Amino acid sequence: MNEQFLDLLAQKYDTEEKVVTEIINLEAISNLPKGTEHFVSDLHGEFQAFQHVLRNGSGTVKEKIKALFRDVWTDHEVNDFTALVYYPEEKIQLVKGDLCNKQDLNRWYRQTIEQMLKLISFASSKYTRSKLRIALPDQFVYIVEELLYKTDSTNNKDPYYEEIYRQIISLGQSDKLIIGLAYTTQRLVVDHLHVVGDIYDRGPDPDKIMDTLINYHSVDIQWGNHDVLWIGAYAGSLVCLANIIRICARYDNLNIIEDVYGINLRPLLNLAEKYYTDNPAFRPKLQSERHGSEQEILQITKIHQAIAMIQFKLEMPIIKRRPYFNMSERLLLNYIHYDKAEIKIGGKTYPLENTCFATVNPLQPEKLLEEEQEVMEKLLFSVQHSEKLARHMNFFMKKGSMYLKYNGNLLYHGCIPLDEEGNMKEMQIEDKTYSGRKLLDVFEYYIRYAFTHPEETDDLATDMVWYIWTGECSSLFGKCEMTTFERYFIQNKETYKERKNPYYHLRENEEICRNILLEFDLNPDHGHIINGHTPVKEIRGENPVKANGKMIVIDGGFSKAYQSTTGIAGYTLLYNSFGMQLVAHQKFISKEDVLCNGTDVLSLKRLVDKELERKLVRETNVGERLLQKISNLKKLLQYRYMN
Ligand SMILES: O=P(O)(O)OC[C@H]1O[C@](O)(COP(=O)(O)O)[C@@H](O)[C@@H]1O
Ligand SMILES: [Mn+2]
Repeated sequence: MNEQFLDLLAQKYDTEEKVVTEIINLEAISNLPKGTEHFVSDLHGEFQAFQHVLRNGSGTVKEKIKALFRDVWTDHEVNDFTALVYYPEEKIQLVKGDLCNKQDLNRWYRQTIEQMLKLISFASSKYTRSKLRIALPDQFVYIVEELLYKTDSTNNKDPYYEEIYRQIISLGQSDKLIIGLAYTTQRLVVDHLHVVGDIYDRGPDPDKIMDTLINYHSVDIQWGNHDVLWIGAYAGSLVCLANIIRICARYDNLNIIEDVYGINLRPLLNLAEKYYTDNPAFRPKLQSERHGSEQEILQITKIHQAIAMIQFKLEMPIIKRRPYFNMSERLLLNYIHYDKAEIKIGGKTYPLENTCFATVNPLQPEKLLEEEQEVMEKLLFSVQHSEKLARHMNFFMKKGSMYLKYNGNLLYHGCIPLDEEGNMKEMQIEDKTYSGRKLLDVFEYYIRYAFTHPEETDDLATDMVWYIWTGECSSLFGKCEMTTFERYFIQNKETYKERKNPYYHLRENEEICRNILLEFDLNPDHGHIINGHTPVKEIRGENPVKANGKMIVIDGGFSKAYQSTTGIAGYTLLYNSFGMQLVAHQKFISKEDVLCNGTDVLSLKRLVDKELERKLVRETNVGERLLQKISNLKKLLQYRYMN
C-alpha cells in the first residue's frame, strides 16, 4: 500500500487507540442487519399520495406499531396512533380539539411520548446508537437518549425519569417533541429510497416531490423519460421545452410552469390568442377538484395548440439532421395534404379533424414563424433562469442516472432495448454502434454533456436528450413511436398504437433477465431487475413479478390518470434484511381521511424473495466500502503502530 496514503490516513487516526476504536466500530456495524431499501416509481407529480407512502414506509410504520401494541390496543387505537406518526402536526391539533381539559391533555402527552419512545427503540433496534442520534430531533437528543437508554433496574432513578417527562410537558415542549419523534420514526423505518423514474408530468406537484427528495436522508433516482424531458428543456432543447409545456397544458398544470417555476407564459399566450380558437381536441384534461372559468379553459386550449404546433415543427430539423435517429416517418407535417385536410401515414390516408395549422406554411412546414421563434427564445431564457428549476434539475444530476447497480440489483426506468430474438438492440450514433450497457452509458454521457452546455441548443447531445424521450432505441421510452400527433388530429384509433420494444414481452422470460443482469456484471443467481414505466394492469391479471422473480415491475401507479386501467394505485417494493416484499397500494383518498377516519391505504404485502440467512450490512454496497476501510485501517495499524 502506498505510504503516502497511509501517512494521510494517519493524520486523521493519529493514535493507536483511534485506529483500533474505528476498526472495532466498523466491524460491528458491518455485522448489523442491512437497512431497509424502499423502491417507488412513476410518481407523476402526485405529491400527496407519494408523501403518504413515504410517511408510512409502504406499511412498515403500521407493521411496527402493530407488532408492539397489538395485544393491548384496539384497531381504532392502532389507527389513531399510526395517523399521529404519519401526520403529527395535524393529528395533535385534532387531539387538542377533543381534549379540552388540561389534565387530560397532559396525561395524553405523558402517555404518547412514552409510546413514541417505545416505537423508536423498536424501530432502531438494528441501528447503531450514533445512527439513531443523527435521526433524532436535534434539540431533544440529550433527553431522548436519557429516556431511551434507561438501564437502571433498581428503580433508583424513577423519580428522575418522571421529572424529565413532567418538565417537558410543563415547559410546553410536548408538541415539538412528539412531532420530532414521529419524523424520527418515519426516517428509521426506511434506510434508503430509490425513485425508479418519472417524477414529472401529469400530476400537479412534481416540485413538491423534488423538494421532499432534496430533504430526504438517503435517496437515488433513476431518470424516467418524463424527467429527461425536463432536464432537456433546462439543458437548452427547445423541442423538449415545447413538450413539457404541451403536457402541462394538456393536464391543466400550467401553474407549475408559471407560478411554481416563475416562467412567464404571456408571450406564448399572446401568440396563442392571435392564431387559435376553441378546439375540442386540445381542451385540457381537468382535475376533478378544479374550478376553472370557461375563459381560462379556453386560454389553455389555445396555448395547448400553439405549443403543440411549435413542437411538431421543431421535431423536423432534428429528424433531418440526424438520419440515424431513424425517425423520418415522424416528419408528419410533410405528409399532410393541407387543402384536403388529409395525411398519409404508413401508406394509408386518413382524414384530419380539429386541425389548427394557421401558422404552418405548407411549402415549408417546419419553419417557425418569427413570432414562434421569439416566444421559444423567451421561454428558454426564462427556464434557464428559474432558480427553483435550476435547483431541481441540479439535484437530478447529482442523485440521478440512467441505471443503477445497488446491492446486487439492477434498477432502471424503461427497458434495455432488445431485438425480437432477445439480443441487445444496436443503435448507431454518428459512426459508432452501441447496445446494452454501453448504449445506456452513452445516453447518460450525452445527457450530462447537454446539461453542462446549456448554451448549445442544436448540438448532438441536446438532440440526443430529445431522442431519449421519444426514439425507438431509447431505454427510457421503449416504444417505436410516439403518436401524439395522431391522437390530436386523427379519429381512427388504429393510428394511436405505439408499438412496444420486444423487451416488454421478453422480460417475462428468466433467461432474458439473467442475460441482462450479466450484461451489467451482476450475479444472475442473486440479482433482480427493478423496472418502472409501464403500469401493471392488475385488473387484467398481470403479475408485477416476472421471470421467476428475476424481474419486478413497480410502476407506482400514482398517476390518477392511469388508475382506471391498472385497477389499483400501484406497487412499491421493500428490501430489508429478510428479503424483498412487494406492496400493492389501494387508491389514496386524502390526508384528511387518514387523520379523521383512521383509514390507511390498504397495503397488501407479497413476498418476492426471501433471504436464506438474514442479510448483513457487510454484504451490501455500503458494507463493501466499510470492509475496504477496515482493511486500510489494519494496514495503517501495521505500518504505524506495530513495527
Ligand atoms: O396519456 P398521455 O398524457 O397523452 O401520454 C401518452 C404518452 O405518454 C407515454 O406513454 C409516455 O409516458 P409514460 O412514461 O408515463 O408511459 C407515451 O408513450 C405516450 O405517447
Ligand atoms: Mn415513463
